[in-house]
Amino acid sequence: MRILKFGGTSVGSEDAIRKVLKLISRKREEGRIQVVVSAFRGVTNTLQQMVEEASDGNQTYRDQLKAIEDRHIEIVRKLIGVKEQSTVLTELKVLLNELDDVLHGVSLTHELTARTRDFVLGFGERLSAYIISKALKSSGVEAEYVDAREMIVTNDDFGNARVLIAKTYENIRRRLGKSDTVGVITGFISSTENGETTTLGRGGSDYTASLVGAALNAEAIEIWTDVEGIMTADPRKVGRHLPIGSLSYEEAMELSHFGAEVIYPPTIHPAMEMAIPIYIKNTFKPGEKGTVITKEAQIVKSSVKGISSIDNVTLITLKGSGMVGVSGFAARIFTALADAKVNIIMITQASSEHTVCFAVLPDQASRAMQALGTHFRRELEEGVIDEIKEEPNCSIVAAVGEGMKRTPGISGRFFRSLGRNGINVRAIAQGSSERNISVVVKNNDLAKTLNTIHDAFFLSEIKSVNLFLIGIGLIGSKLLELFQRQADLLYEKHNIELKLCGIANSRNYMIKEEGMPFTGWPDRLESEGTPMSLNAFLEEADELNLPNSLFIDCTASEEVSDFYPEVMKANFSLVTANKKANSGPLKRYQELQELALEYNVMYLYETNVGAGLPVVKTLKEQVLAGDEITRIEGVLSGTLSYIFNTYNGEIPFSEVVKGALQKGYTEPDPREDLNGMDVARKLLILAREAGFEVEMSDLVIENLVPEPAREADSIDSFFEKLADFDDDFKKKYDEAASKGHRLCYIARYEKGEATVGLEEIDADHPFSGLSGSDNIIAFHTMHYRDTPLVVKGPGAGAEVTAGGILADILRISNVPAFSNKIV
Ligand SMILES: NC(=O)C1=CN([C@@H]2O[C@H](COP(=O)(O)OP(=O)(O)OC[C@H]3O[C@@H](n4cnc5c(N)ncnc54)[C@H](O)[C@@H]3O)[C@@H](O)[C@H]2O)C=CC1
Ligand SMILES: N[C@@H](CC=O)C(=O)O
Ligand code: NA
Repeated sequence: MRILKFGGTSVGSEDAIRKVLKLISRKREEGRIQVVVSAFRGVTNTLQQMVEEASDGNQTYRDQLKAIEDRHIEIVRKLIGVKEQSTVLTELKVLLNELDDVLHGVSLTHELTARTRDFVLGFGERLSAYIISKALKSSGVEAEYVDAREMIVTNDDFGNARVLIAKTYENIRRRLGKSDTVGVITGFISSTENGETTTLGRGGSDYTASLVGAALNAEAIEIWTDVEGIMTADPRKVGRHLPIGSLSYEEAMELSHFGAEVIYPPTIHPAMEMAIPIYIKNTFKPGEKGTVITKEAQIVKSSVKGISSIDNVTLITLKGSGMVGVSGFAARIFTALADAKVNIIMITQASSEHTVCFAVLPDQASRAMQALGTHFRRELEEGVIDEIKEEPNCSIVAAVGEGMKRTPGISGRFFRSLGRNGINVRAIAQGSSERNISVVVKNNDLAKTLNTIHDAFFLSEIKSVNLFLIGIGLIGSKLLELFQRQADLLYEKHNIELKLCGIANSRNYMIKEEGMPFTGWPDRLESEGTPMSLNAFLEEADELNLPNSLFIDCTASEEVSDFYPEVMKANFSLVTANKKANSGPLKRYQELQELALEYNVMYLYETNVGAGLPVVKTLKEQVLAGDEITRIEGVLSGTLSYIFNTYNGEIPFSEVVKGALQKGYTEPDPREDLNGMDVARKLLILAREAGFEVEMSDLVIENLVPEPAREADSIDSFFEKLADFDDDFKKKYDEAASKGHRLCYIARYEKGEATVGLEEIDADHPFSGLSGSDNIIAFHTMHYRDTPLVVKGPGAGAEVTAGGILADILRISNVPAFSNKIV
């Protein structure tokens, strides 16, 4: 025997009902079944409104009654054979007249008791079960209408009656135990021992199915609805929710306690007692697996099965040193609240016993405050309790899963993800069952918290990385191209969704929560953007409150790099190609490192030195691994490397510099390369990363820009002026060449001495074999004493730089390089 229950959406329209009829008929062929149905979609709500209107003496309920009548008649006409129609319509009319009479009575007396309300609300199921039983018959399935009021007996707590289990089971067994016929049972309704209609609470049809299943010791209870089972999170709040394959009874109860509209909570008990599995299935996609709720929890890899929330609670905190070590305090708090009929949803106490904190529903908060104020008046006066504080507009978010108790590190993952995303946790509780961890956060952090925790535990599923890009010149545009090229692969292979949520250049910016295409820039900014302001850009990005948000700086602007502290303080991780921040005052460099730690954000800048080459990363790893850097030496400029690798005294020197610009090696202003500043910045950054406290003023820098070209007011005029010195550069070149030497712009740091400048090197020098835009960086360290650790390769150009930036982004997004699994 299987029990099938169909909710309102499954019986919402002619089409849906046809699907239900087919499903029932197929299931019947497989074995004995009983069916429980809800009212047609929306009918119970309408009945509720009608009875309220009638009790106000408002006659509009009549129009609604007519609409209900028409809807049911239409379905009868469509689903029931012509021959049987008239009997069915007559019976329908009898029912509707009965309803009309009651409503008329209510409208005359203006009196609406809970008893009458239950009676009126019960008509929805009586109508639907009757019609469906006849439609089944009409389609050839042996079926009968079964009024649950004949079987389910309750106390007289109208509106939310308590079932008298023993008697109910006996009735169900007597009525249906031996039946071969498909009973179409009215969900939701029941009756008192005196035969008065009661209801089992909204969602009560699930409960009806479970009661029938338990009484008949069914092999399964199937709840057919319009979703593919229970989801890992509320689909309205978490876009990337997924169906949960299986849950234990306890997990399902825990999830529904925390507000998940999983299944009507009382449903679980009868099924659990008899160990009957409950299946949640989609009527419209019967082939989908759905969710099964059983005795044994299937442990999933993530250990967490689902995430749920109670969206609006008030947090009440009692604080006071006088509570420490005093027994019975908690008991007094609970008694005071119980007397005031306050329901405590969650409670935590610091182990110092200094504070007790609990969450209640907002409409019970003032009652709770009053009760505690009165009860503890003396303690408050005597200072035993310092204060009783209430904090409205909070939410509780809970992660639930049986496997949590066997898996260490779950709470670490939980809180790390919150910390990373700058979510402030107001209170924490872990159920002693270890089946759930709950936190209280402010309401405006709710969606972010749900998404963050969801991502942290269902990482094998899609994770969005929300990008805010500033600067779309040479490098920024290349990066966008790379996003476009890699997005599908990252999505398919690594479950990473790159989402461009913000974009800006020096003129305009745009922010869009749902993300924007990677192409069409900067034109789109020109036509649709808002005039750029860093403050506004950050403020709007921050308002979106998205998890996994990161800023990317592809400008060369100091104004932007000076803004990093604000970015980090708003909990954005930061990836930058811009060297200005790390090569500014040492204090700023240190401040940024500290802020990143304090705000739990990642700050990555691999492309600051050697573009995409793994220079910064290598150095950081050496230092972390306990190595000591003794000397740094290298060719750190792609531009200068290219120039001196290419220049052979034939093509004018200024033309070679132009070539470097055209190839995308230079800074936006190539003088920054030629004057040694770009190299100096890189050396400074490396020295700082190696642990040395160095300022730019400590460096000796050789400037290759001839004096008259330094102040040129445009790049064009700089090139014109530079051309005047082509001969001077040729002379330098020839002089070196005559000795079999070549020119090379070298950076060196050793024992506090830092120099960058042009040198003549001979053919044996390790730097003499460079070509193109090659950089070479040699780290002489305690571990690499005899031969240095060397990183070498093209160190400038849009492609390699964009690649380096994307690698940093992926590092922040936790994409490991050598696994297609996400850890
Ligand atoms: N070319 C290369 O091989 C490498 C370049 N880099 C760095 O990449 C960065 C970008 O270089 P390019 O793309 O060549 O520069 P670019 O001049 O082509 O583009 C700069 C972009 O930043 C925007 N911008 C400038 N100031 C801004 C402000 N205050 N607010 C908002 N946007 C602003 C501009 O509108 C433009 O979109 C530089 O810091 C450079 O040092 C780093 C490694 C290698
Ligand atoms: N202009 C720079 C680009 C990389 O940082 C260079 O030439 O190396
Ligand atoms: Na690099």
